[in-house]
Amino acid sequence: MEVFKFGGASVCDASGVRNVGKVLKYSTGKDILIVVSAMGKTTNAMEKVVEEYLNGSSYLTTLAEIEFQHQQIITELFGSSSSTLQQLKEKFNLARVFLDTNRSSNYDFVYDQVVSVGEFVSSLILSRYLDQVGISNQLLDAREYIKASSEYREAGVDWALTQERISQIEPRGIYVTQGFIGSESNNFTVTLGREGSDYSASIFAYCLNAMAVTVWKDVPGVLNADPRHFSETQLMPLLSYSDAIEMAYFGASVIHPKTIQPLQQKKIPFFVKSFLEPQKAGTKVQEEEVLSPVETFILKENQHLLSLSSLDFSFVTEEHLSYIIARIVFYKIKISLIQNTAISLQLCVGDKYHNLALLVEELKTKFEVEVTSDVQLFTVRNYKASTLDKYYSGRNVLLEQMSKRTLQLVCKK
Ligand SMILES: Nc1ncnc2c1ncn2[C@@H]1O[C@H](COP(=O)(O)OP(=O)(O)O)[C@@H](O)[C@H]1O
Ligand SMILES: N[C@@H](CC(=O)OP(=O)(O)O)C(=O)O
Repeated sequence: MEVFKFGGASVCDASGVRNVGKVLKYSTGKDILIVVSAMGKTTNAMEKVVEEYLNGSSYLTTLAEIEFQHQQIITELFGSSSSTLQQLKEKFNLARVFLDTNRSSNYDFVYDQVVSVGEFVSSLILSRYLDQVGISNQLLDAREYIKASSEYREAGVDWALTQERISQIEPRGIYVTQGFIGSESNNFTVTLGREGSDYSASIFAYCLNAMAVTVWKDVPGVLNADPRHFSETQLMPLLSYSDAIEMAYFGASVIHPKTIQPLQQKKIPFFVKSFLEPQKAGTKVQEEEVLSPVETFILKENQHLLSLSSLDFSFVTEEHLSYIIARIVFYKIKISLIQNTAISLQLCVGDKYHNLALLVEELKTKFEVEVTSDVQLFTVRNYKASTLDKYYSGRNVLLEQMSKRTLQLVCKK
């Protein structure tokens, strides 16, 4: 089997859904499990529903707007008397009933039960559309296959149970399932972290021993820089797993950071291709190292620079470091760069869960703490020592770090 993943950008409207049919025509005869994300920016819109619900404002209007957008796509694809409209209504009604009867104020739990509707309706629409164009397929509920911990919004995969479930899938034909979601031991829905559908594709591929995974994107493949921020970019036709995992870790959002590891374990080739030019080769990520590595630029936005120093000019010791790291882990803050001197520690961090203020308050009881927010981490892989100046030019650099292959600059925007 092969695994294909179509993200929100590829199925943002009716023509996007039709295009998936066209992409599949290049793979006629293959057995494929398709993982699909919510359409366009649906997940952001569903997040708004959760916010409104939990802060007591009227969420029903926002939910109805999201339902209406999907109704329009269904009507465009199948006509106004399609039975898919009824199925759509049922999915949204389930969300309404949940919100109406729910008594939990646990944000993360409510989030996962509600936001996942986006993936349920996109997979329903895609599956029905493929049927309509003669690509017969089976729609699977990913929650029956991906079993995970109950850490809502960032659930950890239970690999043994997931393997057992996915092994039951007959490796023949075409399947459509949801990215981003799974279920915990009580069968409540969990999500695997924002942009987690690439990771879902990788989980299915690992457990199916798939021959390959292809993620279909709005770019020709992995480029040496994000085209949203850099004007001259270059396609990287071949990448090693280690290059890809480093790029994803440093912030190249074209690949979700958790995607590569399971594939590397089973040496499953990973392709990033354009859903607009499906005939083109795109990027292949493989085991073998790639010679003549290209200069690569990666920007990680929404970072914070934490500068800690001892209150009494004493050393920042290993005991201090272990305490600080433990508190960072507790608050689910992600470190993207770390640097220390005898009496200070600098950390560039991401604060997805908005816990930084709590951490800083705690650390201030033991250290002097300075926070600079709204910084970006600029990483250059395979930098050229002869042209270092150009990387610094126009940047307000607060902290720098250099290894043999990688230059990193924390910059104030
Ligand atoms: N090095 C890179 N190469 C290609 N695209 C990149 C890179 N870094 C960031 N991107 C961004 O990744 C986007 C595609 O990934 P993503 O938005 O996650 O797709 P989807 O959600 O549809 O799966 C591109 O539109 C591009 O702006
Ligand atoms: N819909 C989810 C999961 C996902 O991976 O989406 P996308 O493939 O569009 O990045 C999100 O937006 O986070």
